[in-house]
Amino acid sequence: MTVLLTARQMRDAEQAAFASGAATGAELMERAGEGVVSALLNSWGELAVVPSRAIILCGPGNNGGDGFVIARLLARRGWAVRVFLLGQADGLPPDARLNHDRWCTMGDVRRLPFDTPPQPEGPSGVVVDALFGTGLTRGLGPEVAGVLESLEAQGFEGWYRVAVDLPSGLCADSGRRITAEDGTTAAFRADLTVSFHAAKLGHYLDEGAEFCGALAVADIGLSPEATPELVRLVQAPALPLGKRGGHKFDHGHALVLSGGFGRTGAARLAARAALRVGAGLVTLGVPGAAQMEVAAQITALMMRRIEAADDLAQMLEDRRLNALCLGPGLGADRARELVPAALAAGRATVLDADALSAFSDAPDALFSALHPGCVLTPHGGEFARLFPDLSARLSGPARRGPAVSRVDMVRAAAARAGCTVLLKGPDTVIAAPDGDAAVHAAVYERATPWLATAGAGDVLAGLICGLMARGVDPWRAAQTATFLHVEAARHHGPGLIAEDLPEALPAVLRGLGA
Ligand SMILES: NC(=O)C1=CN([C@@H]2O[C@H](COP(=O)(O)OP(=O)(O)OC[C@H]3O[C@@H](n4cnc5c(N)ncnc54)[C@H](O)[C@@H]3O)[C@@H](O)[C@H]2O)[C@@H](O)CC1
Ligand SMILES: Nc1ncnc2c1ncn2[C@@H]1O[C@H](COP(=O)(O)OP(=O)(O)O)[C@@H](O)[C@H]1O
Ligand SMILES: [K+]
Repeated sequence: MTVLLTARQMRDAEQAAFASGAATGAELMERAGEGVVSALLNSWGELAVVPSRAIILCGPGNNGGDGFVIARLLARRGWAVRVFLLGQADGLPPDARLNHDRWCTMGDVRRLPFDTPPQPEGPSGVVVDALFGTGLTRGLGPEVAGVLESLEAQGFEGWYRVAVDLPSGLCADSGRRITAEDGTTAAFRADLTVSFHAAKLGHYLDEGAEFCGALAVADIGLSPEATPELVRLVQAPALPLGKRGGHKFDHGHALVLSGGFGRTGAARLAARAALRVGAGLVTLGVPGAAQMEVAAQITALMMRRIEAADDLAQMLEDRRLNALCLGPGLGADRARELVPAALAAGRATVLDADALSAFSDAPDALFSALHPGCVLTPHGGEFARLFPDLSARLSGPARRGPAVSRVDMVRAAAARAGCTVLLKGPDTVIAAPDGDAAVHAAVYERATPWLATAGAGDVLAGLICGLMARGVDPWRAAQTATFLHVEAARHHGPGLIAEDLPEALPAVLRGLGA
């Protein structure tokens, strides 16, 4: 299991190592510096062959201490290294001071802000940001912002930018830039970020990946900590996705409620995804006026007329209908009519799109009807309509580090709703009412910007519904569906439209051994 840590959890892991005698601070700092050097040599092979140049910006804490280790290790490899320190050596914490003093036997330390900004002095090299890491408590003030700006102004064409642990200015817990007192939000923009022990939430959430560039995590010999608050990074599903015999009814029967005439496409997309992901049967619940339209478009999918809440309640007397999806293209009036009847039936239920927005005037009425078998799949706008107070905490400036994160807010939303909540985006966050949380990141090597296409969300809702029809619980269904959704987008590649996603699933499932 890959976990994402907060700054506090990282400090706890470090303290546990000190307390058990497993490592000292100086040993961890040495390994951190070694980790950065080997990651940058691995990333850019030419730097491993011929000694190059480095400009290293060290901050007033232990992130700066890592910078002094890196300076020493690169200088030993024959690199030309220039080191700059923000603040006074006297103010450095003990391990950073030790490494400062060791570096001072090999080279000098100039002060920050620059008296004169350094010139590239060569066609290639590395600028290392060791200003702030997990200890960032406030935004980069004009002094540090000015340092970053003057480096940018020099161009440094052909040079690589490496952030130690985190790009300075970025919050470890939220991936948001911290806003300074003057309202600015400066941050180092890296090509490579090298973190230690485990990735932090901020590497994946919000603006994190954009500022980190690429991400490497160096092992510094800390043991994994198992605490209940840990957030996992969603990876390939552990559950068996293949069908192992049985009748079609053994694989569940999903019901997707469609909107009216001219608005049935979204529900058809969701239904097709539910069928492709392995639900035994999938039926579309369609109002009379749209039946001709739907009938002309479907083959393996089935259709039943559902006009009003009574029709739905009657249909759900058939216990074999075990998973529902409401929202895609449903329309607000139809959502207000059908959602209460659907929730009263107590089936595994996905609520998306209109099934969420229709309750923006009375979210509490929706929350009181939800049950643990439900999954809500809002995008940012729908989340703001149902949870305006939580959304506002994310949209305002983050003035202190660590800042409130999408994980904090989705956890709060899941607790309020009493069911699984999945907030969509390149950094999808999934939380369960008991506080479990997971991040699914379509960033770095799994980036799929072409998923930002109309109807992609409808397919995701259908995938969750189909998996729940197969008996997967809401928490695992939400994670597995999100993973399959992005894998389908990766398999297809650019040019993707929502219709392509269900069609890419067979290859994805085969690739996962289904
Ligand atoms: N926790 C661990 O297990 C390890 C930590 N290491 C390094 O230690 C770092 C954390 O060290 P620290 O806790 O000392 O924190 P940092 O070095 O990130 O920064 C803390 C210092 O910066 C000051 N500060 C914070 N925000 C500021 C701002 N906007 N402007 C000016 N000053 C600001 C603080 O007052 C404090 O003096 C990690 O990011 C990592 O690089 C590594 O050496 C390896 C092991
Ligand atoms: N830049 C992106 N990278 C990866 N996934 C994305 C990106 N933008 C959107 N997505 C995903 O695409 C889907 C879009 O859903 P949604 O916003 O509901 O759109 P729609 O209502 O048109 O279906 C979500 O699953 C979301 O996580
Ligand atoms: K840094």
